[in-house]
Order: sequence, then C-alpha cells, then structure tokens
Amino acid sequence: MDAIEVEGLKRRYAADKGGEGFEAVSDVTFSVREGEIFALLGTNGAGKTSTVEVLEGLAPATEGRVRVLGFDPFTERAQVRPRTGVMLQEGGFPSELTVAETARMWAGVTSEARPEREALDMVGLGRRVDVRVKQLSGGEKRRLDLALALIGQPEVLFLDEPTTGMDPEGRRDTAELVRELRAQGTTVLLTTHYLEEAEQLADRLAIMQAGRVVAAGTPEQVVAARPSRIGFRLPHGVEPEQLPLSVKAAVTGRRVSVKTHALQQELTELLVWARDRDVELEGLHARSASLEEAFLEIAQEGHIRAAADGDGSGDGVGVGVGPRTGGEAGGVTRGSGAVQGQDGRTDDRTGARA
Ligand SMILES: Nc1ncnc2c1ncn2[C@@H]1O[C@H](COP(=O)(O)OP(=O)(O)OP(=O)(O)O)[C@@H](O)[C@H]1O
Repeated sequence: MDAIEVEGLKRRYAADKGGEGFEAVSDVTFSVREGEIFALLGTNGAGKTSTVEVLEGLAPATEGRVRVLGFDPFTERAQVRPRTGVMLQEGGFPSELTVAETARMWAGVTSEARPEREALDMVGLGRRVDVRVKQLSGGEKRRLDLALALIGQPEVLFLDEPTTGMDPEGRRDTAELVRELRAQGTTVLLTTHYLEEAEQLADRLAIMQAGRVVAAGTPEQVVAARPSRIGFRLPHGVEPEQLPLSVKAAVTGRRVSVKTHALQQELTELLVWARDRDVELEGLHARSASLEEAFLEIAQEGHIRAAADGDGSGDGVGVGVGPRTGGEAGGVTRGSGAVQGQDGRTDDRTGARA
C-alpha cells in the first residue's frame, strides 16, 4: 500500500476581501510508497508547504483526494495523527523552557512516546538538555523540532525544510538519521531547497512549480531528461567547425562547451578524433546533468512560460507569483540556506502537534 496518496489536489486560499482568492496548489497527483524517502522540490512559493499542510491534516483539500496511511488526514485526523510526525518550518515552542522540559512536555501529550532522551540523542542534542530554547542556535532549534517529530515513533514523517539553518555537519547528521529511519521502515516526505541533499537522499521526488508537479520520478529519471555536458579548451590551430561534434558547441574564447543527450557517443568521437590528430583536449571534463541543473532549467522554462502568459490577462498563477510573494517570485536557493519567512499564515500551525 502507498503510505501517502495525493490525487488531483487543489488548495485555494480565500481572498481577504472580495477578489477570487488564490489557488496555491492546482491538480497535484503523486504517491509515496511505504518506507520511501520522497522529496518535494520547487522554487519559493511553488506550493510545497501548502501541499504538505494538507497531508499533515492542518488544512482541508479544496478539491481532490488525499490519503495518509489509508485515511483522510483532515476528516479522520484522530486515526492519522498518532501515527505521523510533523516538523514544521517554524516550531514555535515556549522559549523559556529548556530542551529537556520541551521534550518532556511534548512526550506528555504523545501516545506511545519514545523516551525523550533517546529522541534528543538521535538528533545530537543529548548534551544540550539543560539549555533554554531561546539560547539554542537556529540549527539546534531545527534539531529540537526534529526530535519532537520523532517522539511519537511515527510511521510517516513530514519534514518541511528540515536542514534549513543547519551547518554542514548538522545537515549530514540529519541525512544520516533520515536514512536510518527509512531502514527501520519509516516513510519520509520532505521538502528542501538543497538539491544535492534531495539527489542523495530521495528515492523519488517531484518538482513543483506554480502549484503543479512539472517533473517527477527517481532523481536519475528526472536528470536523465536533461542533457549531459562536455567541456574542454579548443586546441591551438583548430577551428570550432573542425570538431567532430554532432551538435553545435558554445565557444567562449577557447572554452568549448557541449550539451548532448548522447554523452558516450559524442565523447568517443571526440577522443578518437583527438588521438588520431595527436591533439590534447586541455581541461576535458564530461558529466551527466545534476539535479540542480535539471531544476534550474525547469525553473527557467517555467519563467519563460509565465512571462509568455503574463501579459496581464492571465489568471495570476505564474511561477512563484502569489498574493504574498509578489516581490520574490521564483527565487531559487542554491545551497545557501536562505529561505523566505512564513509569516502571515492563517493556519494554526502549532495545532498540528496537539
Ligand atoms: N495563508 C495564505 N493566504 C494566501 N496565500 C498564501 C497563504 N499561504 C501561502 N500562500 C501563497 O501560496 C503560494 C504557495 O506557498 P507555499 O508556502 O505553499 O510555497 P512553498 O513552495 O512552500 O514555498 P517556500 O519554498 O518559499 O516555502 C505562495 O504564492 C504563497 O504566497
């Protein structure tokens, strides 16, 4: 059985006064298998959090069908909630409590809680138990959020940008922990802006843009649709048109860059040609596209589409353009960890954990 099923999901935010409201999620379909790590990716405002909140039971679907462990997470919350763990983008815990007190309080309202010390050790906070929450660093707060999501020994774990604000060690530890949880059978759905992390961690992923899934599959499948790259310096005495390439190369100064869907064939031709002429291809490198490149190309295509549609007569659902994010449309975070705040939300986010 799939642990999570999403079929034709729409989520519309009501307009404040008059107006039509805003459709943040438009016809999204995907499923997550039991024991799988699934990553939901997308530019700022693509609709990831809006989707995950419906799966967490925080908000109803406007349209479509959503099941978590076979239940509707909103209307059958009582069946779903004890079996899921939720790590929101912002925890919002009382800042005067210590780490241990926070975990104890949380364990007190959780059925079948794992010992709180065990959860804190799992995220590397075992030695920070007496520190007040307000004194924790941003990355430590994320670790505490994660520990609390793990206290109920969840079968399904939702992680909304779990590693944002963590240092590289924290990110590596978290990735390791998520892999261990998968090995124990936990299903993990995460959102992240760290594409390398998603590429290494996720069994499958979906890329969202402007409320829709625009690419999905294993990281390899998503990347396979994108061209590989070959680069080298043009040998002296050789003109670009003399190169044995079946595709047009981009030449900047002496740097030659080739995008190809037939990497092995193109590279073989090139190497045989170079050997036969006894020329050296300095700085030669060849590699498949990375998930980051695939993502950026998809985002770029989306911008072009949105610009073509955006003559003022469209429906306003462009790439990352929404009522709250007009000034930050489609911003892509590349490994920097920068992320927009989630202020202004109307949902009762702490209610998710009650
Ligand atoms: N409460 C709300 N009322 C109206 N619009 C909202 C509300 N919450 C989110 N939106 C809009 O819905 C769209 C999707 O937002 P969402 O937070 O789901 O995107 P996201 O993919 O999670 O983005 P990020 O990567 O920045 O967290 C955005 O355009 C946002 O402005």
